[in-house]
Amino acid sequence: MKLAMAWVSLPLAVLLDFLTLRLALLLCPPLQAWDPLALAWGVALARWALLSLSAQAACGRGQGLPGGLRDALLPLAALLSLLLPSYVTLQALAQPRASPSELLHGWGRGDVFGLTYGVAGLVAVLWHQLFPAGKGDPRPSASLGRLLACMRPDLLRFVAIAGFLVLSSLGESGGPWLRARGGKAPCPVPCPPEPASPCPGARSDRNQLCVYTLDGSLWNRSRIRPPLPPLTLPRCPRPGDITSRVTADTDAVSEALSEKLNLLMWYGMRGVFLFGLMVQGSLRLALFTAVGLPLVLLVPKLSGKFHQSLAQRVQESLAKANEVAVETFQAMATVRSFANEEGAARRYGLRLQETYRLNKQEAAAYAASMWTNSLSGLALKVGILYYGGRLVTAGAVSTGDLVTFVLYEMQFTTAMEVLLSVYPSVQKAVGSSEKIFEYMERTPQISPHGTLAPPSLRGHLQVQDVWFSYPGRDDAPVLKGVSLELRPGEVTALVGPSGAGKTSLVALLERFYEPQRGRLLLDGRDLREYEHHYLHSKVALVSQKPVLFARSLHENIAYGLGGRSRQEVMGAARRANAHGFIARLSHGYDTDVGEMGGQISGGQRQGVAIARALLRDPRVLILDDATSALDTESQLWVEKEIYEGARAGRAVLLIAHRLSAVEQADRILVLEEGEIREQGTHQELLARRGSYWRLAQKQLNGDAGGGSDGGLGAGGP
Ligand SMILES: Nc1ncnc2c1ncn2[C@@H]1O[C@H](COP(=O)(O)OP(=O)(O)OP(=O)(O)O)[C@@H](O)[C@H]1O
Repeated sequence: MKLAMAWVSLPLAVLLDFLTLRLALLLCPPLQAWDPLALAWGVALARWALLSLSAQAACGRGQGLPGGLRDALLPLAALLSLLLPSYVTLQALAQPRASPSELLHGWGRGDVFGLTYGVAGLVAVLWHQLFPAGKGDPRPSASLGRLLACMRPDLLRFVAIAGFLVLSSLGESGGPWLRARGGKAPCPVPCPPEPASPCPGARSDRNQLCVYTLDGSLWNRSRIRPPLPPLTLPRCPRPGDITSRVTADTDAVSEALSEKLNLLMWYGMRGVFLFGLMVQGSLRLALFTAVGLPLVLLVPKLSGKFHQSLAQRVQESLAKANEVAVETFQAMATVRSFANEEGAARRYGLRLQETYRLNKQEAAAYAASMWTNSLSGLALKVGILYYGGRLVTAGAVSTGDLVTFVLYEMQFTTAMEVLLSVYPSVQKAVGSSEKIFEYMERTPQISPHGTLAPPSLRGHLQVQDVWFSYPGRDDAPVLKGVSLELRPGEVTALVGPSGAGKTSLVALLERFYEPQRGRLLLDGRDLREYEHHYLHSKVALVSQKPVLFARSLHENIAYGLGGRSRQEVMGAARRANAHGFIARLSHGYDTDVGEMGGQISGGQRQGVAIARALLRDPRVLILDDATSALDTESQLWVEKEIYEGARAGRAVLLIAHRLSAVEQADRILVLEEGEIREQGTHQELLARRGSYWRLAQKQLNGDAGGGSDGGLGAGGP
């Protein structure tokens, strides 16, 4: 109903507007004594008031009106009312002899009225297309302005460049002006554009400064390098996607803008000056050019839209192809062991074919976009020549003024052409930047804003009635009301079959995820309150599959701790029983471990990872099946270290499949299907003959849930 009212009130307002105009025309003869210009402006203000009120009323009622239309109504009201008197005033100024009443003559005619509305509507559509409203735009600020904002640190330099541009444009634009007055022009013919290269040889001295400044340092891709992904692991973009954004997309944006931005700035500035001179030469012709210009700009905007969306799809498809390549190279050994090289290549080939298909479409769209750009520019040129010729014939413009105007207009059109040819590239950059900004604007689900960093920490960890399910799997809780406690000075063991939820619990303790219910407390304070770096220096994790980085062993052990001395690193390695193998390497601690630590064995990787955790001297140490690949000697050594650390006041959570590794723990918790089923010491649990006992039985029979040796110590059943 409201919507219908709005749609009715709009035509009503148009009708009223027409009647106002007719009334003004009727009143013209009785008001002969009035200055026609004053009359025109008076009528215009009355129309403005009427249309604005109607627009307000329509917006107020019609919540259902399209957002773009609602935003456009008020500016349209101003445009419709002020367009004609402005034009008439300009004409009166340009031709003082013409009678304003003559100029006003056609006002109330139905066709002129309709034309005015048509042109105003077209301008509104153009405006909406060229400068879409920011508010309510669901896209993450995909605009050139947003990209330019990245250059804020270089604002001063930017201002200096703008100053040089002004001077340079002034100098260049003075040519025809000098020629028209018999002076010597610096350039005998209007200089052709240089869209291909920003600095092709000697003729480009004028903008070399800009090129240097923009290419060299002002546009620095590091400004838009996406940050590392927030710790919302499952919803993170996939690695291939991130890689594509960090490399391909930022490169595309950087290259397009560093190459094209200086052209945009140079020709933009030049266009402004030339247009000013054109207005000075012939207002009518300049207005004609101004009317034709939005049409010329709209065509590339519309054709560029399609091209932009295709460019985005190409980037996405490239990211998918990247993902396959990265995944395959990372798991090369697995691919080889299953002799699936052809399969992997085929998969990559399919993805690349998709990219190629989109690339071809993009190339066609680019060509179409360039073609339409050129055609629209040409149409404007022909129109101006035709209209200029008619004005000369009618004697409205002198031949000298026309010559000057045409010279300016040719340069102006050239500048516009260059701008239009550069526009698709900038659009492509904006398309790529959309993806980057979308990624950068992701808000981490795990708040990193804790500030608590007490000077001393006991390391008392409590898990209270925690419920957790992975994002997107709300109906399958992995932890169901888990409660446990890690006390300083104690080793708490957590055992259970595969998939019971042990690693998921560790992920919560490390704050990779937030539980849906329940609390995680460290020394009585919520984990969320702790400062990120502090928390991870006090709570150290050695995970099931420790990841090493492609750098030296020293750097891997001291990872995240800044400069640590060789002595400290060696001390930690000794405690993890890793020093022996490291010392035997020809480069010792300086040995590079290769990508993902691939150049050392699995057991050695675990040793290094344990050393890395021990170097932090954490108050809480979490070992998630972290010794499974160690040899027996190393295992015993590390176990000794773990228990010694606990006796010294550390809280230890020991997760293991091999029950022999947890026999000595102060407390053993059995986790099954996300619930703590039993807890007690090894002896107590065996005596209870429950879940733990069954696990032990399975291991004895060699049917361990992921365990390897299944050994039970002296206390076994
Ligand atoms: N990132 C994830 N997204 C969704 N579900 C997951 C994810 N990681 C684990 N799961 C699921 O959560 C459940 C518990 O997995 P979890 O890794 O915690 O088990 P676990 O007890 O550590 O097993 P294991 O002893 O084999 O390491 C499993 O059913 C698993 O499929």
